[in-house]
Amino acid sequence: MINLTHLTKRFGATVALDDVTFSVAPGTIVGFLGPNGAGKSTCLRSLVGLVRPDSGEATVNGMAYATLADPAHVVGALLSADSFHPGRTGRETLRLASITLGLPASRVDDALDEVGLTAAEGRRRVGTYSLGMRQRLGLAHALLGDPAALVLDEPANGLDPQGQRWLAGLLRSRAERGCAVLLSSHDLHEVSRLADRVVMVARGRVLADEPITAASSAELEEQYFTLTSGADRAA
Ligand SMILES: Nc1ncnc2c1ncn2[C@@H]1O[C@H](COP(=O)(O)OP(=O)(O)OP(=O)(O)O)[C@@H](O)[C@H]1O
Repeated sequence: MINLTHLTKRFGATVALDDVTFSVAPGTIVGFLGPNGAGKSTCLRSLVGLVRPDSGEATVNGMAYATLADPAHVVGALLSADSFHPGRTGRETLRLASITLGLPASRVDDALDEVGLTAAEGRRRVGTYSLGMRQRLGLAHALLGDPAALVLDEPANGLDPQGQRWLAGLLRSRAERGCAVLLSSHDLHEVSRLADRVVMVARGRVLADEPITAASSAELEEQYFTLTSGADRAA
């Protein structure tokens, strides 16, 4: 279970998060929508200890990231596909992470397999990867510990339509196995197709938190523009 409770964060004069509260139950996919600078990444980063909130809490399974004894089994994150060293191969990248996280080497092949990177692709340097391949590697990294929760910042970015369909299947199967999935996106159609719930934010505040039904899916775009109108880009 992912919980954000009265989360507030300022960067100097900028209020990035203003009393944000919502949760992601096990077995559900929540789409996190909002204009540029709305505070989505700050929320996601607070869940993996990269942002320290001024007040409030960001927890997974009731614990703040820094207090988790075995974080890789609790939460996996994809925050940027560009964070891997370009000179290492995909396989080396995952192997290093698996050692750091105390995971068996076999998880590397499992994770590469799950994200559809072949053995030959795993032997290539990350610097030669396409954006879609880097996204897949980032997902493999997030999945290494077979975590109870996934926190994904625009995971479909750079994936072609086949890749997007594949990602939807992967996240759905993870959710069916009980994973709580929180993913930010700028693609309203992707979120309406993929998510069980949607949380909309603008200027650091939650504007909507509701289930996606067949009816609400058709109206998502209109609702988004209505709710976020006036909340001009803050970034
Ligand atoms: N480290 C930082 N230092 C200063 N300001 C920051 C920092 N991180 C985020 N901000 C500011 O906090 C606000 C929220 O940013 P955030 O990246 O969380 O938004 P976002 O919804 O993820 O945007 P995008 O859709 O463009 O990725 C923005 O005004 C941003 O400029």
